[in-house]
Order: sequence, then structure tokens, then C-alpha cells
Amino acid sequence: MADSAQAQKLVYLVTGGCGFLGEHVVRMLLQQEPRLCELRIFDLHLDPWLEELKTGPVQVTAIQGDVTQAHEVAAAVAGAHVVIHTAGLVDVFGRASPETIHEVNVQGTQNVIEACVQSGTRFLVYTSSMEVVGPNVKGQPFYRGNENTPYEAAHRHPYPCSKALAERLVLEANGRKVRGGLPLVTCALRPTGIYGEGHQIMRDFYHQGLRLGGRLFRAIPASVEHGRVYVGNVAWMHVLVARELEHRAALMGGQVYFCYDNSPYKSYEDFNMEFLGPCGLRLVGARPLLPYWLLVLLAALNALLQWLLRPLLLYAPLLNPYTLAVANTTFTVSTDKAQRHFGYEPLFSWEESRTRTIRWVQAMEGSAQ
Ligand SMILES: NC(=O)C1=CN([C@@H]2O[C@H](COP(=O)(O)OP(=O)(O)OC[C@H]3O[C@@H](n4cnc5c(N)ncnc54)[C@H](O)[C@@H]3O)[C@@H](O)[C@H]2O)C=CC1
Ligand SMILES: C[C@@H](CO)CCC[C@@H](C)[C@H]1CC[C@H]2[C@@H]3[C@H](O)CC4=CC(=O)CC[C@]4(C)[C@H]3CC[C@]12C
Repeated sequence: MADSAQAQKLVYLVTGGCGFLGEHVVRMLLQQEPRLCELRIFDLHLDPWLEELKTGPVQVTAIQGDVTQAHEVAAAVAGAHVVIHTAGLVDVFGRASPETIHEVNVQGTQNVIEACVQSGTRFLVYTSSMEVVGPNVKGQPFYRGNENTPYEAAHRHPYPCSKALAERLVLEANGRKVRGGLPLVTCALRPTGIYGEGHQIMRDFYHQGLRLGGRLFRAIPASVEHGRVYVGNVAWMHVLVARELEHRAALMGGQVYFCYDNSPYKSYEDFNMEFLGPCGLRLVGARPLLPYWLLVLLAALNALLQWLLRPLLLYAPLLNPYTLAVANTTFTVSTDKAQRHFGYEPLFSWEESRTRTIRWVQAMEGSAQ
């Protein structure tokens, strides 16, 4: 891939390229990968902003397709040098069935691997998740852990189960011979909770705060730390990994890396207030306003309502037993593995990440500013 004849001729495929993270990966590749000649963006739904990318020097090819359809994936992968597989069904709210989550996240990933093998594509980067590790069903804290920290990764929820299975498939595929006889080189990136421009849940909290007269009510103790990472840095890490996989295949192949940056360790709600505060919202209560047992009860009630109403309508509030357990369990990472293995340093400082996210919230319609 690196010889001079091919220097400007790399074809990249980004699956899920129209999603929250995918869009940042796409834009980052166009800015930071000078050897790119074609960028294929594969997604179930194609967004209009793709059009504006088509006027630049890199050929941008938008492909509407479904990762669960092996033939569609094979056609998109054919001739690509690198695949960044970020497409996934991110559902912890019970919107999709467990079967659908499995099909998209696990079978979809298997289809991507087989397409790489059959077409001779050698480099595959998979967007995994912190959820592959935890928080686990026992609610045990993971406090500033790294990729080698012992932790019982036991899950029941379809989303973490599917991400864990898919990650295993990707790592086990490392070293498989692809068409032409060379080995496939794979690795997996595990972001913690991603934030930044385009983050739907941040949008939801902002609108909820506006509806409640500019207030949000603390539900989780401030002492529970939740790992967060800026979307631009996650995208940058994908670009770097994709670039370095060839040169450092022996070191990086089959490895997992947490995605990290200098975002502060805080509770989920306090962290959100770093952006929502400057946009006119305030978090009421130094301590949770409701006792935890009552939140557990409300979450269980939401789950029951979801089940009862399912034949009539989709009821999928933010609070359910799973999201409550995740939000209420400390999970933070502290690692330098990505720096040691492929020279990663965050591209965006915490101050810049914060400013960019605040500007994005302020630009939303109905800003409280
Ligand atoms: N949002 C977060 O905090 C985190 C996300 N992740 C992972 O990052 C990846 C991207 O997540 P987000 O950008 O947050 O989600 P997103 O929902 O914004 O993006 C996912 C994209 O995949 C596409 N997609 C879904 N099903 C598909 C299918 N069957 N075929 C083709 N495309 C399909 C969607 O249309 C969407 O554009 C996912 O794999 C997720 O598991 C990992 C850690 C944290
Ligand atoms: C109890 C509520 C009171 O305000 C707060 C509920 C917040 C939850 C909706 C979020 C808390 C933690 C989030 C998850 C976490 O960041 C890890 C994730 C990783 C992923 O790969 C996908 C998204 C998510 C599961 C993320 C989803 C939303 C939360 C559960």
C-alpha cells in the first residue's frame, strides 16, 4: 500500500459513514489522509451533506446499502484497500428487537470480514465500544482502567452482547488469508461515551431542559465517573489506526484500543453540563433529587410500559433499567496504549472539544441563549 506507485491511490470504505461518528470519520479522512483517491461511504440512509463533499479532489462515492446484505457489502468492499466499519445499531432504549441488533451488529460485521477476505482487502478497523467490557451486569466499577485491567465482562443486554461478539469476530479474523494470499490485519477501537457535534442524546437532554424551563434534575450522584471522549478525537484515532495498520501490522493486528483524550472525569450529568450550562441550562440539586430505589422503580415501570404499549406504539424513554445501571456505574479509562502503539495524541484539546460542542448546542434551533 505504501509504495510510491500507489502513494495517491488509496480507496477507503467507511460503513455507517452518515452516522454521528461516521460523518466525523469521513470528514477527518478527507482532511488528514493525503493518499486518499476514493472514499466510499456506505450507509442505510444517505444524507444530503454528502453532496458538498463531491466537489473536492477526492472521489467521494455514496453507496446506499445494508450491512446485513452480504452481496451489497461485497460490492462496496471490492477494490478497497482499507475498511473502517463503524455502521451499527446503537440501541439501548428498546427501539429495535434483540434479533435485529444481532443481525446488524454481528452478522453485518461477519459480512464485512468475508467481503474483505473475498476481495483481497487487507486492512479492517472496527468501531467497537467500551460496552464490550462494561459496566457489567453486576454493576462493578471500572475505575480508570486500561486494556489489560481484569474485569468480568458479563452482559445480558443485546447491544453490549452484540458488540462483544462482533469485536471477537474481527479480532479472530486477524491473520486470515485474503484473496491473493496476504494476511488480513484487523483491530478494534473501543470509544467510551462519545460527545460532540451531532450527538443525539445531548440534543435530547438540551430539548428536555428547555421544556423544563431551563432546568435538568440531578438523578445520578456526582461521584459516579463516566468516561467520555470527543468525537473528533475518536475520528482521528480511526484515521491514524487505518494509516498505521500496514506499517505496524505485527504490533497492532488483533489488538483493541480504548479511545481516550483529555476530557475530564465526571458524572454523566455533570459532564453534559459543561456544554448545556453555557447554553442556559442548569442542573438542579447537588445530590440526586430522587432516592435511587425510586429511580429503579421508574425505570422498571418504563420497561413495563414499553412492553405493554409495544402492539400500539413505540415507547422508548431515556430511562430504563439498563441505561440507569450504565449511568450509575463508574466506568472510566486511563491508558496510553494508542500512543505507544501508533503515536496517537488527541487532535483536539479539552478546551477546543468543549468550545466546538457548545457552539453546536448554541446553534440548535430554540437555543436558550
Ligand atoms: N455513540 C456512542 O457513544 C458510541 C458509539 N459506538 C459505536 O460507534 C459506531 C457509530 O455509532 P454512532 O455514530 O453513535 O451511531 P449512529 O446511529 O449515529 O451511526 C450508525 C450509522 O450506521 C448506519 N447503519 C445502521 N444500520 C445499518 C445497516 N444495517 N447497514 C448500513 N448502515 C447501517 C446508520 O444509518 C448510521 O448512519 C457504532 O458501531 C457504535 O456501536 C461506540 C462507543 C460509543
Ligand atoms: C438516568 C438518566 C438521568 O438523567 C440518565 C440516562 C443517561 C443514559 C441515556 C446514558 C448514560 C450512559 C450512556 C451510554 C454510555 O455512554 C456508553 C455507550 C456506549 C455505546 O457504545 C453506545 C451508547 C452508550 C450505551 C450510551 C447510551 C446512553 C447512556 C446509557
